[in-house]
Amino acid sequence: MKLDPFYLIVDSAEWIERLVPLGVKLVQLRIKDRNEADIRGQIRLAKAVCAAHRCQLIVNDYWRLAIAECCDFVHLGQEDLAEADLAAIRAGGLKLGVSTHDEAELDAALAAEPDYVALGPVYPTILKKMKWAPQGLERLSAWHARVAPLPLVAIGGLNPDRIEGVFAHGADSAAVVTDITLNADPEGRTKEWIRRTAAWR
Ligand SMILES: Cc1ncc(COP(=O)(O)OP(=O)(O)O)c(N)n1
Ligand SMILES: Cc1nc(C(=O)O)sc1CCOP(=O)(O)O
Ligand SMILES: [Mg+2]
Repeated sequence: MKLDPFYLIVDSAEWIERLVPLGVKLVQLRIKDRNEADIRGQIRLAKAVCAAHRCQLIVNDYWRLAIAECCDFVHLGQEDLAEADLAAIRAGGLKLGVSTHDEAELDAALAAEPDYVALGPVYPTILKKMKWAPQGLERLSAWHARVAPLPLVAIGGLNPDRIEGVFAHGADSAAVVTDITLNADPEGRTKEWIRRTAAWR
C-alpha cells in the first residue's frame, strides 16, 4: 500500500472542508474532547468531503465509530491498540495505522499487523506534551529498516524545510498539524506542502 507523502492531521471536519479541496489526498480527523454524537457528525461530514475529493480519510482513536460509519482507515496509539478489537476492525474492512515511540511499541505495533507505522515525535512538537525526546532522523532510518515494506509515517514538528530530511531517512509520508493549522495562511501553507512533497508522490 502506498500513502500520499503529505499527511494532513486536523481536529475538525470544518478544517477538512477548507483544506481537502485544495488537493490533499491523505487526512486524519483527530478529535479530542467532544461528545459521541458530535464526533459521529464530524466523521460523517469528513467522509463526505473526502469521498467527493478522492482523499483518504483516517479516523483517529474512535475505531468503533469508524466501523459504524463505514470508514476504511483508523489510526490507533498504543493505549488504544491494547484495548481495541482488532478482529472487529479487520472484519469491518478497515486499514490500521499505529503510533510508535520506542522499540517496545514498535514490537507491539508490528504484532498487530498494521498497514502503516508512525514514528514520532521526530522533532519537538508544540501540539501536545510528550514523554519522549525528539527521535531524530537516524531513528527514522532504523525504523524504516524494521518496518519496510510497510509505509513509515514521520510525525512531530515537521515543516516544509524538514520534508526532504524525513524522506531521505526512510519516511514514506510526513504528517503535520500545527505548521498548517497555526499558520497565518493555512490554505497557502497546504498548497506549499502539496508542492514540496510532489517528488515523493
Ligand atoms: C500519523 C499519526 N501518528 C501518531 C499519532 C499519535 O497517536 P496517539 O499516540 O494515539 O496520540 P493522539 O493523536 O491520539 O493524541 C497520530 N494521531 N497520527
Ligand atoms: C499527534 C502527535 N503524535 C505524535 C507522536 O509522536 O506520536 S507527535 C504529534 C503532534 C504532531 O503535531 P505537529 O505537526 O504540530 O508537531
Ligand atoms: Mg490516540
